Amino acid sequence: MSAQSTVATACASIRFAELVELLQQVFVRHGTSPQVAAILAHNCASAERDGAHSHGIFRIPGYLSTLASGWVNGTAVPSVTDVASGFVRVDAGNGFAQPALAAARPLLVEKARSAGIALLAIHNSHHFAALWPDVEPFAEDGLVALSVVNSMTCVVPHGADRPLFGTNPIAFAAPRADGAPIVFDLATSAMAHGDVQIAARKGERLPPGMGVDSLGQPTQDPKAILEGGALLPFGGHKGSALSMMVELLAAALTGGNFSFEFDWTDHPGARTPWTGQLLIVIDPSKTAGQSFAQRSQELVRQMHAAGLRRLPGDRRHRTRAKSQETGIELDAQALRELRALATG
Ligand SMILES: NC(=O)C1=CN([C@@H]2O[C@H](COP(=O)(O)OP(=O)(O)OC[C@H]3O[C@@H](n4cnc5c(N)ncnc54)[C@H](OP(=O)(O)O)[C@@H]3O)[C@@H](O)[C@H]2O)C=CC1
Ligand SMILES: O=C(O)C1=NCCCC1
Repeated sequence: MSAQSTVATACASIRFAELVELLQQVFVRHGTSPQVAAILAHNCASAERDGAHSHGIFRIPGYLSTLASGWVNGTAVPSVTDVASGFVRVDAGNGFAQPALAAARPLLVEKARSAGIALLAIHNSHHFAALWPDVEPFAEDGLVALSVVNSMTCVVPHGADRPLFGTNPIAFAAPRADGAPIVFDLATSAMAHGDVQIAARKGERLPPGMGVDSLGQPTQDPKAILEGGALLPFGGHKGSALSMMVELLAAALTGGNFSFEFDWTDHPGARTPWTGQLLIVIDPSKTAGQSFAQRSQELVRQMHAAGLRRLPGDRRHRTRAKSQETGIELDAQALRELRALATG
């Protein structure tokens, strides 16, 4: 898909199931196994359906150029190890992180339900997607889930002179009694790298405080950030500390690469960070007292009573509901290009 395809032209609409099928064909056509394709297609279509555009079909050219470069193994079969009572490890085999999570999920849930808590450490993996699809399904099953993943060097730690951290997101999901699970998913950088790329393509300026240029000077030009510059952590030293924590949990603890430890320059076209991911899953029915879902519902009620109009996840769920009603709106040219990729 060309860069121009993100500039709005005519709109087309597609049903979720049809988009999943189309993306599945695209992935298989470009070198993944059908199993990997099914998982990536569902993930990518879900992001598009929910309006998480920085990690929807915008990412397809990056997936495909990465596969073509030989950087990632699109047919990898993850290897799951039952390490201890509350500890599961997966070697993703230089494949994508989502199939590794899918392979380990049954054992992880079994352990969380029996011990009350379980940890999943994925290494040798590539995560190129939004993180909320990894945690939300646990909360839909009544569990609490927290996940972190590190990416690639493009963020200057607070007080440092050069980029070191990745954009390193943190996602959290918890069930509540009446309504969709409470979910948030945020980069620990001031902005996700994908959103900087989208702004650059649209020729938009960024708000102040997002990043610096190649000389370390503050800039609102997304191209200056992408071409030799860097992003900043959100919230100064606080976001920087969280990003450091993500490096420790997602890489040091799992056996994955730090964001600065891999070098894809010999793989032109490679875009996916080759790092690690950590998930912690808790069964809240093991906690004492009132039901957790009732307590989280009470928290939401009090937040609304305090004047809050938007919970994290509300915008996604509104967009999801609209997509389910009218279909997912895509740029018509982008859809034509996807169809061509599925066959050509
Ligand atoms: N794989 C990887 O290595 C990486 C992936 N990413 C992904 O990029 C995506 C975007 O990250 P980021 O730009 O930080 O996300 P945003 O800043 O857009 O949103 C972060 C969270 O805050 C919520 N939110 C946003 N605005 C408000 C508001 N005004 N009131 C209440 N809640 C709000 C969002 O909910 P809602 O969704 O409903 O708007 C979301 O849960 C994430 O999905 C992340 O996982 C980022 C970095 C690296
Ligand atoms: O948007 C981001 O930041 C990233 N998304 C996918 C993986 C690389 C970083």
